[in-house]
Amino acid sequence: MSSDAPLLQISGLDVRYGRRHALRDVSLRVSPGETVGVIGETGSGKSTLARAVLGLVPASAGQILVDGEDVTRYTKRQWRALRRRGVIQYVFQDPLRSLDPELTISDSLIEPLLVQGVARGDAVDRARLMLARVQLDDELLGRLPSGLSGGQRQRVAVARALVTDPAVIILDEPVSALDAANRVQILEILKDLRAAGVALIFISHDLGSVAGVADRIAVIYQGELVEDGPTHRVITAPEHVYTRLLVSSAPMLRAATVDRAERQALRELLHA
Ligand SMILES: Nc1ncnc2c1ncn2[C@@H]1O[C@H](COP(=O)(O)OP(=O)(O)OP(=O)(O)O)[C@@H](O)[C@H]1O
Repeated sequence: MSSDAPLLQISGLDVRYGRRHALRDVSLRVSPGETVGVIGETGSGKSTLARAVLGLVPASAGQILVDGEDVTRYTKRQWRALRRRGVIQYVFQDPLRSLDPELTISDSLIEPLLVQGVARGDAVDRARLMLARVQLDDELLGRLPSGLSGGQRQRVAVARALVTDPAVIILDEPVSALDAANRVQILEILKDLRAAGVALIFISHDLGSVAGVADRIAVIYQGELVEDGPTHRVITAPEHVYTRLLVSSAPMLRAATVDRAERQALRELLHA
């Protein structure tokens, strides 16, 4: 396939939990090397989108293509095989969900490579390389996740996502649980990854965190994708009323003072 073909193409995706419609007709494409920020308030369906793309919840309608392969109707076994190939990786908000608490950092990092048949010595070399890439000392390799700080754990989770050289990494609120210093460090690492050509889907409720990293921003509101455009355009000329409210609530982004009256007017429009 040509190099500008999308790595991830979601078309008309619907996801239901029983009778609850969590996502409705969502379409999104991510090209090689692109960072797409997915923004939305709590309960809007952001994590459901991540779960659907990782095969953790089934699509009730629509289509998901990963690197040109239609994975929409994959069986559990096919998903396992796809994950094993390491094409698509993930980092969750809580690093303890991305890391096995009983595995040392070294084992966590080399496990995906051993599964792929990489020789142990080569896997350990690569694990050290990835740890350096997230600015961690390799003296941490022998520790368990419980022996690391929250910020260090999240960097290990990013390193683990990187070891298989994935085409796409989905990051679901990767900095929300971190303090300001660790948040900045992770965001800097994500910028480096983007510069290295890894496609990233960066899910967050915080427009400010995403705006500095993403090439494009997609906005989900009540299970629907209501806006999708280049970051600069979305911030300077938001089209949907919910995006306008988000932007006006983040005054640092537009270097303007908060206009309370405008925010109130937008809220009224949104809930009208
Ligand atoms: N396993 C589930 N069973 C039933 N409903 C669910 C389940 N998981 C999520 N939901 C519902 O689906 C909707 C979307 O949830 P989702 O977790 O995708 O939102 P979110 O935008 O990621 O929220 P948050 O930012 O709080 O994580 C919510 O109304 C939620 O209550």
